[in-house]
Amino acid sequence: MKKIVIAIDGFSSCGKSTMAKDLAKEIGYTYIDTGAMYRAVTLYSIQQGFFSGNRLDEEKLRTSMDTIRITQRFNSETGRSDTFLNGVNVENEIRSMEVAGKVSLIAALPFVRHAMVPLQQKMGEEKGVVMDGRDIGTVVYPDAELKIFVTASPEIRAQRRLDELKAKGDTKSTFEDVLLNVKERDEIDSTRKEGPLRQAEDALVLDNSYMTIPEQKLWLLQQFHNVAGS
Ligand SMILES: Nc1ncnc2c1ncn2[C@@H]1O[C@H](COP(=O)(O)OP(=O)(O)O)[C@@H](O)[C@H]1O
Ligand SMILES: Nc1ccn([C@@H]2O[C@H](COP(=O)(O)OP(=O)(O)O)[C@@H](O)[C@H]2O)c(=O)n1
Repeated sequence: MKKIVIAIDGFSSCGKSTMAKDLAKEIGYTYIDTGAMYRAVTLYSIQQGFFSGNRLDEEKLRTSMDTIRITQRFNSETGRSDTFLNGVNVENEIRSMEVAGKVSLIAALPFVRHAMVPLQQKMGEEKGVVMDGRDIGTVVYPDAELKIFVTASPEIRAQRRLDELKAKGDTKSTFEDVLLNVKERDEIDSTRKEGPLRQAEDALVLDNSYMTIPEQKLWLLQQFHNVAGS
């Protein structure tokens, strides 16, 4: 069967990576988490002291871009890909609320996107990839054979993300904190000039507000077979 590129874009915390990972596993494709790359650049900026509060010293980041190496490696114990920043596994740290609170500022910088997009294009050059993010179907792979745009209500998304944070041991974050972050990121991601979050004209829209994880997995698998054949 001919391999294709599957682009999954949409709002924050709606289940993109869950469905992308499930599909990749089912069909033997590689899953690529582009959000993790922007999160890793954000973590690097925090570690290097480029932030003072929410103010970033852009020049310091710009001149350091060449020293940031981001890789994703499959972890057979968890069955997921882990993200490495300059050789160090940062999978847990990049999911923190501190990173979530700053990542959209970093991802809006054109020089950051100009560094990440070619890497993402290279990762998918052999096809056989499921890639999730904000601009995959519009900028990274405008010719992707299957494009999905996922959405759900902000409250449902915030609750899903809060449950995940709690399960990982975060006892501090509240529903209000997470809801505010989800809404703020959607606003920054949708209104930036470079690679804004928007639905590609040829994307299929999925509102999974009232869908279970197995239901959305089945729906996506059906869309894949419709395009790639059985
Ligand atoms: N249909 C669903 N119903 C309930 N929870 C879901 C659903 N899809 C995903 N989740 C959960 O929501 C959280 C956010 O999902 P995730 O895939 O990380 O979203 P995104 O990649 O869009 O940010 C995860 O904890 C995931 O297990
Ligand atoms: N292709 C992408 C992927 C993520 N991002 C940015 O990275 C942030 C984190 O992405 P993510 O996919 O990990 O976010 P969640 O939806 O998982 O919370 C987003 O809020 C965007 O600011 C982006 O700009 N472009």
